[in-house]
Amino acid sequence: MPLSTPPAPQSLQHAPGPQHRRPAVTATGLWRAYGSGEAQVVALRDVSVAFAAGRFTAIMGPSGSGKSTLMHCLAGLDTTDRGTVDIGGTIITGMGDKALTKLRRDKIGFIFQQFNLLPTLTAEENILLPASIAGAKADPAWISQIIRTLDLQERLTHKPTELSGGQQQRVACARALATRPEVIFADEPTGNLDTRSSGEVLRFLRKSVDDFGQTIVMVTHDPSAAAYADRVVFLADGQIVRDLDRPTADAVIDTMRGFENRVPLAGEAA
Ligand SMILES: Nc1ncnc2c1ncn2[C@@H]1O[C@H](COP(=O)(O)OP(=O)(O)OP(=O)(O)O)[C@@H](O)[C@H]1O
Repeated sequence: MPLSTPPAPQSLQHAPGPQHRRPAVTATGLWRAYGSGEAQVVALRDVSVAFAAGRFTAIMGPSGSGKSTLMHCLAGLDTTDRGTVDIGGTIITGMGDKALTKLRRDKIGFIFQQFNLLPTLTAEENILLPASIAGAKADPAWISQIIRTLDLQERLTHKPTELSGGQQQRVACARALATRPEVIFADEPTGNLDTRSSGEVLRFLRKSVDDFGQTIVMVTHDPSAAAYADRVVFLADGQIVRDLDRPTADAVIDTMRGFENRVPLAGEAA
């Protein structure tokens, strides 16, 4: 987790716009349990949530509340026990491995806490890799625009080990955006970055929503990072317990404090 993340500048906060945008991703009645019998852990309990196209949503919640499980189920990286996930009009739950791999390649961009760049490839090759695997020709004007926006022009021939953490994550952002995916899932994208690099990455994610219409769903522990989003969905004990529009870092902190003091409801795991 970064020491702190700079506050979202006023001009970069929150995409304006209607609440009735079409959903890019919809989860309906998701259940996911791990293990069985006494040792069973129910990670998701009947989660239904939609993520509107062209919006930036953060997912927050205490450790173990089900954030990663939800993101993995939404992205087709984990299976669900019950319920459906729809990405851009395609129901992905129940798809075979081959179809899922293709769908992830064509419709989803990923940004991970550990960057996950291929060490033997240059920054530019890493950025172009998803398009080339998909057998598509990346649009050169679009790629140049992303590279300029991320200020990576001077770094394109560098391998990941020759780049700072912040530069590596900017390359990962460019890679995620290169194919203009239906949705980008970002899992703690600033978790390994210092304050300055965190701000650069979050401002870019915000800009990609505002200027390029990108849809982003980001798991984070950091209230300052969540304040860059248009909306924060809070999980506790595998359920969505709050949904905050136009979040400020203070409102996010207050909401999180509420969960820490929350008394479990009857029948809920403590
Ligand atoms: N593969 C697994 N096998 C068994 N239990 C699991 C597995 N993955 C997750 N869990 C359990 O499911 C629950 C939800 O885990 P999950 O990783 O989704 O939470 P999280 O909110 O992302 O936590 P953190 O903030 O600590 O990363 C936890 O109790 C966790 O121990």
